[in-house]
Order: sequence, then C-alpha cells, then structure tokens
Amino acid sequence: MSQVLGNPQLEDEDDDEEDELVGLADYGDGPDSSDADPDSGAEEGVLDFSDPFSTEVKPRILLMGLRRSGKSSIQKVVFHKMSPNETLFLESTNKICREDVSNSSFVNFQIWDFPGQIDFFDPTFDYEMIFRGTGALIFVIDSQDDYMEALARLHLTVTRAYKVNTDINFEVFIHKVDGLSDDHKIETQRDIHQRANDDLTDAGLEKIHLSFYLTSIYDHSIFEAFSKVVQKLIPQLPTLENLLNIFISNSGIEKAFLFDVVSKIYIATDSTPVDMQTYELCCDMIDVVIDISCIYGAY
Ligand SMILES: Nc1nc2c(ncn2[C@@H]2O[C@H](COP(=O)(O)OP(=O)(O)OP(=O)(O)O)[C@@H](O)[C@H]2O)c(=O)[nH]1
Repeated sequence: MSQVLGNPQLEDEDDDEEDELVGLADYGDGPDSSDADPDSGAEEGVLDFSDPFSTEVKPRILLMGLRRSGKSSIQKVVFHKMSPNETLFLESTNKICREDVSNSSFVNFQIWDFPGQIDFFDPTFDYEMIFRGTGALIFVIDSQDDYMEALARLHLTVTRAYKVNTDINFEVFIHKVDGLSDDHKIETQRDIHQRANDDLTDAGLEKIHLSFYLTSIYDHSIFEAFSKVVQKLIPQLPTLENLLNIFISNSGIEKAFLFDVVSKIYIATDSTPVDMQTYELCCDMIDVVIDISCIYGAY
C-alpha cells in the first residue's frame, strides 16, 4: 500500500491561481499580441527583463517548443487543474508568460511559457539574461507532427542556452503520445533521441545531456515527467529519498511518495522503482481527498 504525504493548501487554491501569473512580456508580432489569457487572471504588462523580480533566486523552468506543440496545455493541466479537453480552446501564446509556482518550500519556482515563434536574433529578446537564471529547459516536441523542424529548433535552443549557462537541465518532452501505438511511441522516442544526439555530436557538443520523456496531458505521464524535472531542482532530494527509504523499511509500506498535493507532482520517492499504476492510484487518492475536503469544508 502506498503512503501519500503532503501539505494541502486547499483554501488558497483559487486565490493562488488568481495571483500566479505575475508578468507577461510582449513578444508578439501578430494582431493578438496584446491579448491576455482570459482564464489566467494574468497581470498584463511589458516585462522589464531587468526588473528585480527576474533576478530572484527561484529556479526557473522554461517551456519552449514550436507553435501548437502543447506548452500552454501542459502548464494549464499540471498547475491549473484544467481538464485536458478544455485545452482544445486555448489560444496561441504571443508573449512570454511568467508564472510563480509557490506551493510549498520544495515546489517553489517560476515557469516561463514561451510563444512558439521566438526569434533568437531579435535584439529585444535578451536570451542571455533568460538562460542565465534557468534551472531547467523543457523543450516540447509534438510527436503527432513531422518533428524535423522541431529537432532543428531544439538544437538551436539547446546550443544557445548551453553557451550561456552550462548548468541547465535539458528536458525533452516527446508530447501528445496518446495518439501513437505502443510500438510507434518507442520508435519515435528512439528516432528523436538518436537525431538530437547526432546533431549535438556533429556540433562537437556531445557533453550536453538531454533527457527524454514520453508525455501526454490525457494521462499521468505529464505529471510524472514534470515530477522528474522538478526533482532535479531540489537540492534536498537525496535527504528526502533517504528519509522515505527509512520510512518504508520501518513501516512495512510498499512505496512512498512525497507529493505536492496542489499539482500532484511528486517531490521525492524512496529508491524502489516507480510503478506508474501506483503513482496513478496515489494521484486518484489525492483527488478523492480534495473532493471530500471541498464537500465538508474541513479547511
Ligand atoms: N492529443 C493531444 N493533444 C494535445 C496534448 N497537449 C496539447 N494538445 C493540444 O495541442 C493544441 C495546442 O496546444 P497549446 O498548449 O496551445 O500549444 P502551445 O505550444 O502552447 O502553442 P503556442 O502558444 O502557439 O506556442 C491544443 O489543441 C491542445 O489541446 C496532448 O498531450 N495530446
């Protein structure tokens, strides 16, 4: 049986969502570029890259990838509890959207959602400043689309970012795999992995490590992948893992996760392998607890 640990902050959830989008950089060249996301409660304005907020020491996670690859959907489903079907109605992002995620002392970072058409040669785009403070760069590839252009973009993005900051974790989400058969998923992952690493080797940058994940917003894979990305940014991870190891060996519990209840990402787990079904069961349990808490108003 699994143990679910965490600190729900349910009463603040709605308020948090209101406050979460803290800034938007105008990066659009289209007619919609001044439109704020109507659902986000966003505070709109031109982002001053030199503002004091942007130099905060919170780890920064960037969501990049081609247009319509699924970046905003990932953010909305994981951090705003949007149902996957609702993402069909999301409008294209025309600005850099920054969101502060401060669910607990461990889940405390900024997510920057980039528009698909970002141009590194645009002098108004200060990519050096952006990459300098970045902990993880998630590059989203639409696996249901032809991914050659996405791979070229991935290469350009990673090499640019690495030049500025060699400490960035590069995470590649091979996304929308719900539309692929199991064999096709494995083949796509192998092909993307091979091509992306070959491109880096050809550029003499084989030391750059890319991590690959098969993801979809229609199942728990996106939460699992995000969990792994976030864990790499938590310096206390080895200690937490150790504590969970001690916990399961002394309690007879089979598997333990330390959850961020609000987002359902797990911050740490013991060192036995993660079985997706156990993780899904724990996520479902969290949903039940949240639903019951809402009904009985315990908070
Ligand atoms: N089948 C499937 N569709 C998805 C998934 N994730 C996102 N989508 C769909 O992909 C489309 C584009 O999603 P967005 O989140 O707007 O993409 P984006 O990368 O933010 O797009 P830009 O803002 O234009 O850069 C939407 O219709 C989503 O419903 C997924 O895991 N599976």
